[in-house]
Amino acid sequence: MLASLDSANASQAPVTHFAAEQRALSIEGFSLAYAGKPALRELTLSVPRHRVTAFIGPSGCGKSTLLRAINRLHDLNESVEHSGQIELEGQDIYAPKTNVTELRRRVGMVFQTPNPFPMSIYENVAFGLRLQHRLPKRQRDDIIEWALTSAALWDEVKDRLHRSAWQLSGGQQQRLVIARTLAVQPGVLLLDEPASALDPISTLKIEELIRNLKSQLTLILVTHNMQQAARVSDYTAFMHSGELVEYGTTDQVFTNPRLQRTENYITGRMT
Ligand SMILES: Nc1ncnc2c1ncn2[C@@H]1O[C@H](COP(=O)(O)OP(=O)(O)OP(=O)(O)O)[C@@H](O)[C@H]1O
Repeated sequence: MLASLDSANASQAPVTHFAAEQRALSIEGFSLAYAGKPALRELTLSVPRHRVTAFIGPSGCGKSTLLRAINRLHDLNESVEHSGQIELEGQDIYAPKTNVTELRRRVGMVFQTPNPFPMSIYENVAFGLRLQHRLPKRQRDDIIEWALTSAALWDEVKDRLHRSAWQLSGGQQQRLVIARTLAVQPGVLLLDEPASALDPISTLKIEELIRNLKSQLTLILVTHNMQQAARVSDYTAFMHSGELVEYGTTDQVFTNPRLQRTENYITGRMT
């Protein structure tokens, strides 16, 4: 059990940390500014392993900025300054000795718009694998089948693996991108509004996939869709103006929010 948050009660101060052995990610006093303008302010929370944690909050509150910070995607932006710590499995991801390529293998990221590469379905999934190892074809094929199966796409594409990925529907392309990410066996998957460009049926497939994937890895989902957060996540963090306002089990945050600001947001009175 994830006792620390599960047992949090409404009269206590919000609990934002899990026991050390339960944490995949630990964020400690993390702040980030673009050209001196703060986007994240002293965030402190931890994210439990093998659970889905949703980051919700109004547009501009810093959700995507936080995901990008976890993957060090701000590294090339010279206007960005940050302080505080983000630890992945106990290791500071901003430590000088961190291998950023290896970090991005361990922390996969999927964006709002599906972005398959202009190559075949097979080559899309093989892409990261080829960068990493020279695997015998048989072994590579097995991993590709496993990744496509894990992304709930294998049955739909197994007879056309060498066709262009761009021939797939938007929902299939997004599952292909997830398969491509899974192929290199990350421990954490960051999903930045992964279904917001998709039709309702494709959205439900992505949601089912997210629920199923937590047996394999830790997931963080950014979404504007409150029903989606309620349907798929175990924990929910509500952010506003770069701050963490409330964090708890999804059930608690949605049915018994501690703070009026959270309630206003989840009931649509604050956008
Ligand atoms: N590359 C950038 N350069 C400068 N400012 C940025 C940059 N990216 C984001 N910001 C600013 O940082 C703040 C947080 O933006 P961010 O995109 O993280 O919010 P968000 O919660 O993900 O929003 P949305 O839900 O609309 O995607 C906003 O004020 C935004 O304008």
